[in-house]
Amino acid sequence: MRAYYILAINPGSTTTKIAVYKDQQCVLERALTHDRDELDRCGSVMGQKPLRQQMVMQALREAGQGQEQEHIVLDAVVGRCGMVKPLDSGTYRIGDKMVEDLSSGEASLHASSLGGLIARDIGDALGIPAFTVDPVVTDELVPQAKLTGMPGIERRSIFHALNAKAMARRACAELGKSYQNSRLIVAHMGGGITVGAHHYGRVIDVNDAMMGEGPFTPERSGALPLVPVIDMCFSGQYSRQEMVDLITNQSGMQALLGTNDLRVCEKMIKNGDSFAALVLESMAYQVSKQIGAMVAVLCGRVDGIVLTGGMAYSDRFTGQIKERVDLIAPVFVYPGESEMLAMAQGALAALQGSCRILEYE
Ligand SMILES: Nc1ncnc2c1ncn2[C@@H]1O[C@H](COP(=O)(O)OP(=O)(O)O)[C@@H](O)[C@H]1O
Ligand SMILES: CCCC(=O)OP(=O)(O)O
Repeated sequence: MRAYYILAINPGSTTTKIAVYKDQQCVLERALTHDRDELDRCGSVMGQKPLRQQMVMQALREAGQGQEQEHIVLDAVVGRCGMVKPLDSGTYRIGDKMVEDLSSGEASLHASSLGGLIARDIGDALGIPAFTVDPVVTDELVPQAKLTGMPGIERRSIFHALNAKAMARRACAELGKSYQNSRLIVAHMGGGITVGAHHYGRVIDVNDAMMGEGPFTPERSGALPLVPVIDMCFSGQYSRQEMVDLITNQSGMQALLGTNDLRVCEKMIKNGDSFAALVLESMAYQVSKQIGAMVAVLCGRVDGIVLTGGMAYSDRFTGQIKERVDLIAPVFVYPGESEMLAMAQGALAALQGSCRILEYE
């Protein structure tokens, strides 16, 4: 069987990661880091598209790839997909309707929306298909998890579906069980933090990464007491957009310590900053508490707990979480993410015809 070359693009809140795969083998990988000031100067998430796209093309050119490539001819491009309508897990073609929804309204809340848009632009320029896999809006919540006490407001599933499911499968392989037959809790701890209950292959509850739920993160507020937030909204000091920006990318560690980088926070702690130590402990405490909530979702029967995402590189941070939760079930620490490989595998299956390519309506 011939080999396929696939470009994967993954814009996160603090990085844009790219990789080229020959089938499932990674032949190029780059993590392009953005600091908050650089992103803020773009004005909005959609305003970041030229910057991130240029950086992707530059990195590909430098690696001897891109449109001028001589040795590698790409067969497909796959992008992490952002905030479109709730979808089943799977591989989707990035069609016109998806581009329209990725370019408008709520999609602009999170950088992952740019993954689909940049992938489609590059796919069109090269005349190859553009796909996306397990979008952040993958929705498998049970009805009990969706209902709130406020008619008209429903909880939603917005989370690190791609990496959480990939890492859950990795833990299952270690446990010698199938994903479809396991009960796991997966905490992805990156720019955003989501903690989900994986019940027999479906994520039946998870904190929404964007809408003010769960732990605070390197740059998000997480859950807040409502009435003080209402007071801020009506104070006349903030527009709606400013309030949304505040809770989605200018709170958390960024607001408390002036950095969204856990490595900087750890240096501050080493230099004797006791407030930085409290911030890190509090974030670990809140992640642990969210894991506790998911234990109840799984009726107390948990095969394993997975800690993953960029912050799982920190032994100090994962150590503090383990202290609180390792009595519940074995803890697996998988630093970083498998999003690139998971995307490439989804696109490869589509190219080989071994999975159904889903269309976004
Ligand atoms: N080696 C490391 N040690 C400690 N923290 C790290 C390390 N690498 C990344 N991080 C932290 O992880 C967070 C970003 O996670 P990541 O999953 O890469 O982000 P994104 O959500 O943008 O994909 C940042 O706070 C970053 O400082
Ligand atoms: C939109 C949900 C996923 C998320 O929060 O991603 P980051 O951690 O990359 O911001």
